[in-house]
Amino acid sequence: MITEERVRELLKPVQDPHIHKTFEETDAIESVKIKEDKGHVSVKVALADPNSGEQLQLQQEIVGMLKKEGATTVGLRFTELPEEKREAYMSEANEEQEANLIGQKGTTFISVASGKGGVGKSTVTVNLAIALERLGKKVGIVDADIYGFSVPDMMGVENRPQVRGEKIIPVERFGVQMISMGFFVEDNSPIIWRGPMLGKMLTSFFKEVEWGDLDYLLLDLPPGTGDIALDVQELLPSSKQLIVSTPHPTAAFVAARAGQMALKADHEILGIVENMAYFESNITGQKEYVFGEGGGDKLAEVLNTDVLGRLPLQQPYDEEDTFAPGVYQEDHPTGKVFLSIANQVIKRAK
Ligand SMILES: Nc1ncnc2c1ncn2[C@@H]1O[C@H](COP(=O)(O)OP(=O)(O)OP(=O)(O)O)[C@@H](O)[C@H]1O
Repeated sequence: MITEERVRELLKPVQDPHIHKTFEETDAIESVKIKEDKGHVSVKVALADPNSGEQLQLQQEIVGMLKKEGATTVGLRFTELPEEKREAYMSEANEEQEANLIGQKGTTFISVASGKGGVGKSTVTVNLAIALERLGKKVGIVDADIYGFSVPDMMGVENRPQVRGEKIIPVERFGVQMISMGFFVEDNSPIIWRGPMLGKMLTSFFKEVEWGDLDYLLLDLPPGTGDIALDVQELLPSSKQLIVSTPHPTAAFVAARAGQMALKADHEILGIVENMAYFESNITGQKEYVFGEGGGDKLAEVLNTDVLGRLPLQQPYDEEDTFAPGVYQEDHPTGKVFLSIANQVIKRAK
């Protein structure tokens, strides 16, 4: 008949399905009891999540192993690992999963969100990415704004990504790697995005795109606080999030909801960027607060963070000031604000 030692030995390499650690590593076997006369073995195992679908498969695996070694019947009970241990293993497993997503550790995910559309989220994503690159960082952008796909246009990108073997090669512009959902949509035709399809597309952006060694991967999120925005927030790896808003108090109020949604989906708020904060007259140099004032500060207060920069209303974009339709030169006043935001992001996103 099988002995207690043999049961413990046999179960050592079995993996906890949620944290990818062996029973030996987590010290999962809580007790083993053998009734020799009846050939009955009962085992108590502690798991990170004992109430999941994977449990059934694990149960079959363990019962099979023990019966093969001579047990007539097997009683198996799953309990939960102690809270502290569980949380430590879970967060380790999450970190590993995220690192694996783009094949390396050390990449910081920065998502850019807004409560409303058209407030300048893509402008901020693109210019912040380029400012980080100007500061010597290796940067990528995922344009996940499924309503807009404006990043390629803004960066003046006309070519499409190449495919090499199983991998997609991102498009490079101004030293920044970029991939857009728009590259994979035929003729700008409308698509009904649902959870599974969104998830598949986003996952392939992390797994199948040859990003190389990135310091930062910026994610341009869909605007708003509706289902799609929430889906994307939840499907993303946990990130540091910038919220873009205009200074109008109502816009800031809506942006606060986007911030709350981000916190719920396990993202950390990095700061606020106030766009179209003021208009500066070329003639008098005077500032006019055409969209109101104070929205960014209020938003920062509600989300317990800071305003990292205020961008003026620029109308129209002057070709001398910008390389591509939406990219500011380094010495342009707005280009300088982006450098300052990038410096703060580097400090905060450690
Ligand atoms: N500070 C600014 N001054 C003038 N125009 C701006 C400013 N910021 C953004 N814009 C213009 O406003 C429009 C919307 O900007 P952008 O696409 O960056 O916003 P968005 O929030 O990403 O929009 P969407 O919700 O469509 O994704 C663009 O045409 C952009 O060039």
